[in-house]
Amino acid sequence: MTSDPNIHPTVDNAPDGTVLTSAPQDTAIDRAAAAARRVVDALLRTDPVNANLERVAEELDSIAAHLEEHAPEVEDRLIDMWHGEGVTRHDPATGPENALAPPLVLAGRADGSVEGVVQLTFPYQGPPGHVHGGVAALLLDHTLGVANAWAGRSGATAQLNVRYHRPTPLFEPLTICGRLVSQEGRKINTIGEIKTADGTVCVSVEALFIDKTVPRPR
Ligand SMILES: CCCCC/C=C\C/C=C\C/C=C\C/C=C\CCCC(=O)SCCNC(=O)CCNC(=O)[C@H](O)C(C)(C)COP(=O)(O)OP(=O)(O)OC[C@H]1O[C@@H](n2cnc3c(N)ncnc32)[C@H](O)[C@@H]1OP(=O)(O)O
Repeated sequence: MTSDPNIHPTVDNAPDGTVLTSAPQDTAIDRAAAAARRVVDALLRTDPVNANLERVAEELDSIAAHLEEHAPEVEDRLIDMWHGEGVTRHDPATGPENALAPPLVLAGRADGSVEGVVQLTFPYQGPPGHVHGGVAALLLDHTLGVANAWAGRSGATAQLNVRYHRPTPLFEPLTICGRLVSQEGRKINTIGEIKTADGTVCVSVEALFIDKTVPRPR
């Protein structure tokens, strides 16, 4: 992000390679979310017979209870979440504070596109050894939203047309990219792709966004 939180980085005011999402930091919340991510992954990897899962369940229950005890009312938490850099810290695609997010880190390119590389594991599985189609759509929808912001626009997804060309592999670096291609009034057309390291396109999307100001909770 740019140093001034009031200026949203766009291709016109920020350099090639500007990171547009919140890369994980060495803070307790980011480290806790990263640990939770590892737990979700490890629960799917572990041998369910040999691991001492009774104890694991007890310990995880106790951690969840502790976090819940310290949770403010939802309305208050929402205001806090959407404050300042909060916009990019909680979403399920790039949010470092969200254990469901891989998290994908996206950077803006001088050609107007945004791009990030991510490697997905068992929690994101659909077909055996491959990425769930809904997860691919989620990551692309969000990437396109960030591409719109990099182009100086924003909007709600009105249509997301997803084409699955071939199964998207788990455990391999995937490049996810997007770019705004045209706009007419409030209508914004944005495209994106997921590719493997050798350039093979696994998923492509074409989306229509409608510019609409969604007020932040306050
Ligand atoms: C989303 C805000 C996020 C906040 C971002 C803040 C800062 C940016 C910073 C960083 C960026 C970071 C993250 C952003 C990343 C990802 C974003 C994810 C986006 C989402 O995940 S978002 C959730 C899923 N999304 C919805 O939950 C939408 C539900 N829906 C609605 O809220 C309305 O439905 C809406 C708003 C779509 C339209 O409603 P509306 O009342 O404003 O507009 P209206 O209906 O008048 O249409 C005006 C003209 O668009 C045409 N039109 C409308 N809809 C169409 C459609 N579906 N197909 C074809 N044409 C359509 C009409 O035909 C008319 O065309 P014409 O003018 O030619 O007659």
